[in-house]
Order: sequence, then C-alpha cells, then structure tokens
Amino acid sequence: MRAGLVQLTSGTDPAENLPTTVAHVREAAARGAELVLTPEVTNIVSSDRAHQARVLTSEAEDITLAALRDEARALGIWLLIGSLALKTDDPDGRFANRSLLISPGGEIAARYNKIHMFDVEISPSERYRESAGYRPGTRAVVADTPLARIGLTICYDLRFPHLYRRLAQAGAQILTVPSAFSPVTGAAHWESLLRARAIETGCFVLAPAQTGAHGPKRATHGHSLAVSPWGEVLADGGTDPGVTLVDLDLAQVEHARQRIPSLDHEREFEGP
Ligand SMILES: O=C(O)CNC(=O)[C@H](CS)NC(=O)CCC(=O)C(=O)O
Repeated sequence: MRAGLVQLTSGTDPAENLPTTVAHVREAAARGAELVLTPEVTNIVSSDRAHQARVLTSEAEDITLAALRDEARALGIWLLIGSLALKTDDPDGRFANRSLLISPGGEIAARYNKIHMFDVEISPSERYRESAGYRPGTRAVVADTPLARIGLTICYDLRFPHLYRRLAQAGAQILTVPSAFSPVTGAAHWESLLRARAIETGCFVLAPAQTGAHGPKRATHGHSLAVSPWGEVLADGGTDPGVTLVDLDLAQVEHARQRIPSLDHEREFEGP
C-alpha cells in the first residue's frame, strides 16, 4: 500500500490555505498514494482566538472539509485530514481540534478529537495554552478500512504512550500522528518519540507535519515522518512543503510483533 504524507505551511486564512492543500493531495494521488494524510490544523495555524472565532465554522459548513471530501471522491483515495480547527456547539465556545478520515466515497468514516492539550512553557518567550482555545476530546478511535486498521491521534498525544498501546491492542496496524510540532521540541524529541511509539506497538506510524514560518510569531518543525513497525524511518519530508510517498507492507506488522511480542507480555504488578 502506498501512502502520501502532505507537508504544509498553513497560514491564518482557511480560504487561502485550501488551494495549496488540494494541489498537494492531487499530487500524492497522481503519484499512486491510496491513503493521503495532511497535518494537524490543515485549515488554519493561528493562536488568535478572536480571529479564529471570525473565520472558523462548524463541521457542516467547513469549506476545507467539503472540498477535501470532493477530492477524496474524485481521486478515489482514503484521506486523513490530520486535523481541522472547527467550531462546535460547546457552551464555552472552545473549538475542536478534530482529525477526520474520509473514504473514497467522500464520506466521513471516522472522527477523532485531540485528547491531550499542549499547555506548556518551553521557555519564557515560548508558551502554548491549547486548552484555552480547544476543548479536549475524551474518546480514542480506531477506524477499519480495506487498506488497514488505523488508530487516530494528534501531535501532543504522541507523549502519552498508553494511548498508542490501547490503539494497538484494539487492532490498529497504522497509527497516525498529524502534527504542528514546535521547533525546539521537534529537534529534541520528534523522531525519537515517533520511533518509540512504532517499536512499542509494532505499528506503522505516519506523521504528516506542518513546517516553517506561519507568520512572524509561530514556526513548526516539519520532517513529516513514516516509521516501520521495527522502528526504521522509511521517509522524511524535510523542511519544505510538499508530498512524501512511502510504500507500506502490512505483513511487517505481524513480523515485528512475532519477533518482539511485547504487546502480549503485559503483566499485572503491585506498587508503587
Ligand atoms: O494551536 C494550533 O493551531 C493547533 N495545535 C497545535 O499546534 C498544538 C498545540 S499549540 N501543537 C502541539 O500539540 C505541539 C506539541 C509539541 O510540539 C510537543 O509535544 O513538543
């Protein structure tokens, strides 16, 4: 099976971001990808909540979702929209950071709302408070497709290994980690964490990423990565926007788990 990782430098205007996203999805499909994946917040990278409140819409009205559903249908591909920032009917007005898996029929096959919120202070000048803008999800999701069983996660979720273990134990063969990783933590941790999740679970890990400068105040790490169930980096998207293709042999999932059956070796223990 061939997958295509789309790497983007999304800006603050969903309508302006859309043509580039569509062009990359078409390129991935033209080059043989049956599963195409876009990064976290494909529709908008912005930390201005007032601006987001003006330009974001609900799922039913979202132009990015509508256009990408049309593309999936026209191209006959499975399309993981890594995430969209969407309005919800939550009383506190927070958005959803939602991953959507689209079938080749253009239908929404699965939805996953990001569970873990990036509320951190990396340095005095670099702070994030994701939970101020987004309501965290409360449900883990595995989607069955004819290509593979896919476990959906987003970005900072990557630091919570028990989520990935649960998805693998629920039968996932591919784990998706669409991201907008920070440059500092990306350089220090991104590849190691992705390889660790693949090794621990015996799953392929596919991580399409945002990259570069999103205006003057925000930058992301890039390096969309595909990792095999044995922990090998199969493809690295570098730092420019574009498409990275990778061929996956799903038999490697079984093979890696036979060599190291750690998923089956859990034991109950006492303490601490
Ligand atoms: O706010 C948005 O526009 C969309 N959300 C994100 O970009 C989120 C929250 S700021 N980024 C991450 O989770 C990065 C995690 C990370 O970098 C790490 O774990 O080190």
